[in-house]
Amino acid sequence: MGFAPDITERLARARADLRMGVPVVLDGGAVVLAAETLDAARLADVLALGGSAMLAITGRRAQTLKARVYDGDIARIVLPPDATLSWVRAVADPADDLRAPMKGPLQTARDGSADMHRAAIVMVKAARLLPAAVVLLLDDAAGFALRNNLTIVPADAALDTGLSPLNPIISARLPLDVSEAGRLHIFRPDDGAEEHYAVEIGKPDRSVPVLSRLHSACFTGDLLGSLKCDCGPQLRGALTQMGTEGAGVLLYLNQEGRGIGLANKMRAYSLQDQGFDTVEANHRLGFEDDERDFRIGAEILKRMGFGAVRLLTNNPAKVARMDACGVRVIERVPLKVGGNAHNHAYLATKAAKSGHLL
Ligand SMILES: Nc1nc2c(ncn2[C@@H]2O[C@H](COP(=O)(O)OP(=O)(O)OP(=O)(O)O)[C@@H](O)[C@H]2O)c(=O)[nH]1
Ligand SMILES: [Zn+2]
Repeated sequence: MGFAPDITERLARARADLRMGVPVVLDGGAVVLAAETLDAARLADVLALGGSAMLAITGRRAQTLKARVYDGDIARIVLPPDATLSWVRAVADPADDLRAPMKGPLQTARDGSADMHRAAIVMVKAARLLPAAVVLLLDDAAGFALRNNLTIVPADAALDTGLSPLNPIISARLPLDVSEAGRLHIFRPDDGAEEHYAVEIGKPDRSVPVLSRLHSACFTGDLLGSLKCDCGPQLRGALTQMGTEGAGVLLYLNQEGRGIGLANKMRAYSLQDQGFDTVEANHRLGFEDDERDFRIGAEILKRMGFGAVRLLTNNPAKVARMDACGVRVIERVPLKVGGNAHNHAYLATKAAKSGHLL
């Protein structure tokens, strides 16, 4: 035992650093700066170091930019020696793609390993930033980190996709309008990431499948009454059904925007205003359609003693993911509420491209 932070804690620090624009060092041998929070002074510092700095982007973003992809899920775009901050931003952020389509020619690196660049993308995604990072390989990464007082993490730890333990913190009675027998449970992951919540209605019998909903946070729909999606009515509809049946469990998972964070979701909305649908918008930003980690929901259900559920959802992929994570879905209970003129196209896209059932 020592006072020094362990690897999980250093990774949490690294995410916070990246969000502030502070570089992070990978001890496999690279310095990483998030493209979104990069400033001109640090870009100049990186370029002054010489070497072959790259802008790591995802394969999805590279496809939009018509850049070649040699590393599968990611591409290493060579940073020109005279690269400006606005060039980095334009490659990373699709906001102005239509107004200024030509960023290139973009040169993609082909030789050498992409491990550091892949780890950088995983870290900036986990920090809920745009999935793009400036990466410069270093010979003496440990010395560089020490001299500059930077957080250093092993690249393979950044790439580790193991699920962090979720610890129950507190639960308390919470009378709700749908049921006076409500209870709110708070779960906190070990890795410093977002907390998640479980709303338990009544006293569900753990020996029979429980009526359950895995609700992904939607600030705009759940709180503001946005008409662009169906989340608010789904949240209230699920709770109402649990209240009527007298028992149920609703997980409120803080995976805003299907796991890309609220700022990126608003970037996606801005692209939708330019004519792209919800899936295309995610891809143009460099994300997959759905970046949520459903193991979190399954883990919380199991921790609460629920091994089998009747799942309120229109998304068959959610059913499959729960089954794969060891929570048996005995029945899919449709939750078709909240359709309106504004979200008609959104729901139709999810049905056509993401397999949702209308
Ligand atoms: N990235 C992105 N996220 C969105 C968009 N609209 C809503 N969301 C998020 O999508 C999540 C809800 O996912 P949905 O795809 O609507 O539904 P689902 O959870 O897969 O399926 P259901 O169980 O039937 O609701 C919430 O986290 C919302 O914040 C969008 O246009 N782009
Ligand atoms: Zn929503």
